[in-house]
Amino acid sequence: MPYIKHQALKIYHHLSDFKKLENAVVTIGTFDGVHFGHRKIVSRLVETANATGGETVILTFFPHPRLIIDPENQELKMINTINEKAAILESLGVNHLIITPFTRDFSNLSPDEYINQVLVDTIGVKHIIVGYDHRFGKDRKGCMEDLINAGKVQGFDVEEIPEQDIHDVAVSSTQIRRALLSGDVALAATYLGYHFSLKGRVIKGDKIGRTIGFPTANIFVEESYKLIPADGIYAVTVDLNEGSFKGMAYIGQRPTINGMTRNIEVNIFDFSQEIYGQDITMTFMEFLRHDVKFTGLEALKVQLQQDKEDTLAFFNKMSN
Ligand SMILES: Cc1cc2nc3c(=O)[nH]c(=O)nc-3n(C[C@H](O)[C@H](O)[C@H](O)COP(=O)(O)O)c2cc1C
Ligand SMILES: Nc1ncnc2c1ncn2[C@@H]1O[C@H](COP(=O)(O)OP(=O)(O)O)[C@@H](O)[C@H]1O
Repeated sequence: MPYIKHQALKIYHHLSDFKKLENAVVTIGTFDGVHFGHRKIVSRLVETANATGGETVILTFFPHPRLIIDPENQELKMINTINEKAAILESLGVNHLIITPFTRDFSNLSPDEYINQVLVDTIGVKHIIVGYDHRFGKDRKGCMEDLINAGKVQGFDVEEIPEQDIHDVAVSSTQIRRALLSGDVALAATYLGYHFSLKGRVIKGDKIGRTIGFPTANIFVEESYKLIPADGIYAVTVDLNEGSFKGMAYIGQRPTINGMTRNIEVNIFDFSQEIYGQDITMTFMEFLRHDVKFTGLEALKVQLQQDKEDTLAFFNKMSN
C-alpha cells in the first residue's frame, strides 16, 4: 500500500501514559485489517480533527475483549498484528493510538465512570465518533443515549456511524477472514484494499530444501493471534534486508515427508544468501494450488519447478 508520510503516530500501551488533549477527536474499536469500511470511519475522524484543529485518537483494546471474556476461545485470529495496524493508521494520518488491555478493572467501570475517567479526564474528548450500537461500561450497560447526554453536560459532540456502515464493516471483516482461511488471498485483497502479509523470523528447518534445489526460509510468526492463511502454495513478494524479491510460499505440514508441524516457508527467487535469524515479510498475491502428498522428493521437485513457472507467469500477467 502506498504510504503517505505523516507525522509519527504516538502509541500508548496504558491509559495512564496518555497526556490529556485540548481537543481530542476520538473513535473506539478494534479496526482489525483497517479495511475499506474502517478507513471510511478513520477519514471522518481525520476530517473532523482538521476542521476543528483537533488531534485524532483511536482507542483500541488488546488482547481482543472476546479473548478476555472467553479465554478458551483462542480461535479468533487477527488480520493485523498491532504493529501492522499502527503502520496503516499512521499512513492515514491518525495522531494517537491507545492500545489498552481489556482488564477486569477496566471492564468493571460503570458507564459514567468510563465516560468521566477515561474519555473526559484521561483523553480530553471533544468529539467522539461511534457506531449506532456502541455499548460500553460494566455489562455493556452504557449506550448511545448515555453518551449523548454526558456530552451535553461535559461539552463533547457525539457523531453516530449509521447502521449500514457498521454492518458493512462487520461483513467485510468476516469476509476477509473467511477468504484468507480458504486461501483466497486475492479476494481478501479486494476487501482490504491491500495484500495480506505475514512477518516473521527465519528459523532453521530440516535442511531438505537445499538438497532438492529449492531452499526454503522457514518463518516463525511471533504473534500467536495472527491469522495464517489456508494451507497451500502462494505467489508472494518477499521483503527483507537485502531488498524486495518474488517467491513462492508454502503453508502446510509437508505430507510428502510426513511432517509433524505446520510450516510457513518461502523459496525466494534469484536469491542465495543465508538469512537465519532475519525478519522477513511475505506478501500474499495469489493462491496457486493445494498441498499435496507426493510419492517422494523427486516428484515434489518436479512440482516445485512447475510452481516456479506458474508463479513467474502470474507476476508476468500482473505486470502487463
Ligand atoms: C512452493 C512450495 C510448494 C510445496 N509444496 C509441497 C507439497 O505440495 N507437499 C509437501 O509435502 N511439501 C511441499 N512443500 C514443502 C517441502 O516439502 C519442503 O520445502 C521441503 O521438505 C524442505 O523442507 P525444509 O525447509 O525443512 O528443508 C512445498 C514447498 C514450497 C516452497
Ligand atoms: N533462494 C532462497 N530462498 C530461501 N532461502 C534461501 C535461499 N537461498 C538461501 N537460503 C537460505 O537457506 C535456508 C533454507 O535452506 P533449507 O535447506 O530449506 O534449510 P532449512 O530447512 O533450515 O530451511 C534459508 O533459511 C536461508 O537462510
